[in-house]
Amino acid sequence: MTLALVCMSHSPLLEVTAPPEEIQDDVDAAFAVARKFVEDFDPDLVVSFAPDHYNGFFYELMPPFCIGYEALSVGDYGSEEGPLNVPTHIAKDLAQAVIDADLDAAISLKMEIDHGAVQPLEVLFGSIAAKPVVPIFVNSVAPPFASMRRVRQLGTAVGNYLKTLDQKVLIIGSGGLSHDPPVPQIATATTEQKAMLLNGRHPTAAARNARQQRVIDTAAAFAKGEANIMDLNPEWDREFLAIIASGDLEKLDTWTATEMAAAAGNSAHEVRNWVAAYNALAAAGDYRVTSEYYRPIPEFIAGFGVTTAMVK
Ligand SMILES: O=C(O)CCC(=O)/C=C/C=C(\O)C(=O)O
Ligand SMILES: [Fe+2]
Repeated sequence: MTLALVCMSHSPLLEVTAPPEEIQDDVDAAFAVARKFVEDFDPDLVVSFAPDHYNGFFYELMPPFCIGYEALSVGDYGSEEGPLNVPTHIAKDLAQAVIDADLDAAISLKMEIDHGAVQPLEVLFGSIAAKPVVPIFVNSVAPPFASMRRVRQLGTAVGNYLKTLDQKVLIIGSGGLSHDPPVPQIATATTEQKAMLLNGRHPTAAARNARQQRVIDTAAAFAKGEANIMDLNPEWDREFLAIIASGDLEKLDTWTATEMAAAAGNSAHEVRNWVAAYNALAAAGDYRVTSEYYRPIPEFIAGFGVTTAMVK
């Protein structure tokens, strides 16, 4: 067993807009560092913690966690569409191990995933089917959310299972950091949005374009300081990154969903994927963060972070 980790922000704007060249170059350089780390590690298997943005999971039935035995990317925001290469026997064993650890994760024999899960695979491997991947959904946009303690325990249970494999496993955590993109909230949704949040699976091309255009327009306005969404919170982001780097992950147990949203936006809950991923790595021993990139990027509506880590 050897474990390594990459956690990174994703953004719906990443593949459909062109930010100023200096910003794009900066992000590309951070991605290149992560890609080199992964190339050097040369994983046999990838386990990915990622959110969904009402493409695969809806309020009709919203689990806090779900392990995919098979998975299909819907191809939103210019991301690659199609099946992942999921080693189903490992996904099943992992699900059993997680349930045996008293973490009641759902499973899916056909998990639909979106840019949140797909972008790290594209950035790190060039394509979604390049490596065997077990996808784990962590609900990060649809309240109520699992507690941070529970997310930590999920990560630990996954890591304890991965330790038993005779394979090099790359753990990915996708999302965060502070950001408040215009994802509809069930509490304030219009009738049309409510129908989408309930079960908006497989929208028409026109409906998908309208959803996406709204986010693209908001990002353009946000970059000019004109959007009606919460500001990024670099201070919150840096505090989160410092705790992650310290290894004192239980400290995050006290972070409540209400406080997180108030300080860092409704999509700050995506850091749950980082918390699960880092705890999975920590199950193998004390770790060190080997690279860290952070920059608040309004053009991507993201406190944008990329980190790599390995066991000491
Ligand atoms: O389609 C919608 O209305 C949802 C918008 C959406 O998908 C936004 C996604 C935002 C992120 O992935 C993010 O900033 O992390
Ligand atoms: Fe997201």
